[in-house]
Amino acid sequence: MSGKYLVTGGAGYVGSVVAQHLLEAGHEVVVLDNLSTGFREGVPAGAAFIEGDIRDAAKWLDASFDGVLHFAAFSQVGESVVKPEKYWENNVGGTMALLEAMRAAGVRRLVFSSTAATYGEPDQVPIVESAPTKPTNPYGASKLAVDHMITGEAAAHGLGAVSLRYFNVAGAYGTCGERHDPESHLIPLVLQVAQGRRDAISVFGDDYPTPDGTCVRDYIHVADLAEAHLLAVAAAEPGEHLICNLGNGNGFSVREVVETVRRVTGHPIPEVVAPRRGGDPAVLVASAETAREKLGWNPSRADLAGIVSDAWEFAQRRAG
Ligand SMILES: NC(=O)c1ccc[n+]([C@@H]2O[C@H](COP(=O)([O-])OP(=O)(O)OC[C@H]3O[C@@H](n4cnc5c(N)ncnc54)[C@H](O)[C@@H]3O)[C@@H](O)[C@H]2O)c1
Ligand SMILES: O=c1ccn([C@@H]2O[C@H](COP(=O)(O)OP(=O)(O)O[C@H]3O[C@H](CO)[C@H](O)[C@H](O)[C@H]3O)[C@@H](O)[C@H]2O)c(=O)[nH]1
Repeated sequence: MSGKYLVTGGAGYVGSVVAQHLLEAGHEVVVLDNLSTGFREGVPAGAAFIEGDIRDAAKWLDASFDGVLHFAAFSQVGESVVKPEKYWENNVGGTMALLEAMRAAGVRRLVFSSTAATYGEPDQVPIVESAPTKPTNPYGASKLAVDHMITGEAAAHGLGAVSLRYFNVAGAYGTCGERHDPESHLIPLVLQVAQGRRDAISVFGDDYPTPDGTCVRDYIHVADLAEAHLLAVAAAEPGEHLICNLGNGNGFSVREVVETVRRVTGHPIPEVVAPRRGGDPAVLVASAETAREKLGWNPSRADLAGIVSDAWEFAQRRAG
């Protein structure tokens, strides 16, 4: 059944891809984004656009909405370590205002972009949702605080919510792709080296307790992630807060990612070893069994070379 959804942060990377999937599934989409890190032209054609802040969501939310997909946040791990207040204010303060607006308007379904960063340095991999949550940076702590807020909102006020804990999102979908400015994520940065826009990729630390000494992450294609959001919106049950990890269960080191980019693009990628980046856990790999079981999610784009190839095509199109 088609519905009407508010997509906060829909001018950003993940939000724009999910908005596009919602439109393709026949839903009505209203994007609310203050363009702090997103781009007006990133909003998919066919979505209505409000340039505004989630703190003012009450101005636009009303009972005509079937639900909210909430992507709007700051999300740079390194920045959050040096400017934690920015993360508490926007991610936690902003979401508190959004939840109040939803409550007042009687909008009862929420899908929230949580993160693997809520777990911190895991005791065991793959990480299951019942693992201890000990974030190693303020970004992860702010997202964990929101997850707690949502649990309370569901229990006390009947919200039906799903938090999706993404691992490392990558790849592109149609005209929507990763475009942070300045870029801070590994794959688009390595692609910038391939394009000659950077001289080398800095490898942040090669003395981690991993096979090649560099950090290991679980890269998930943004289109697989988007499909999980559509399933989550349908699965949200009043009074319940479901938390699901989204990843492929495969870990790739920073060096393996760089090597994959070399193979996919055919360009040599010079590497420079740099100091560790504050707040980085050594290994983050997901168990996504809950998403498979409870949402019926079945990701189909797990191949790292395929993920990099889609990201490369998007980067080349933008550069051209
Ligand atoms: N990209 C990843 O690997 C990753 C991994 C885990 C979780 N996440 C989460 O997914 C979400 C989307 O990430 P992304 O990579 O697309 O980031 P992004 O920066 O591209 O998108 C975030 C969007 O939110 C908007 N925004 C921020 N604060 C706002 C506010 N107060 N009011 C209105 N709009 C606001 C920005 O302008 C931007 O368009 C974030 O919540 C992030 O924490 C991302
Ligand atoms: O120039 C760079 C950039 C990154 N890295 C390394 O590459 C890995 C991936 O870094 P990203 O910045 O691409 O991604 P993060 O793992 O820091 O964070 C992402 O994934 C996390 C969970 O895995 C959270 O979900 C978070 O929201 C999301 O941004 C990290 O070990 C990082 O230190 C480098 O070596 N050089």
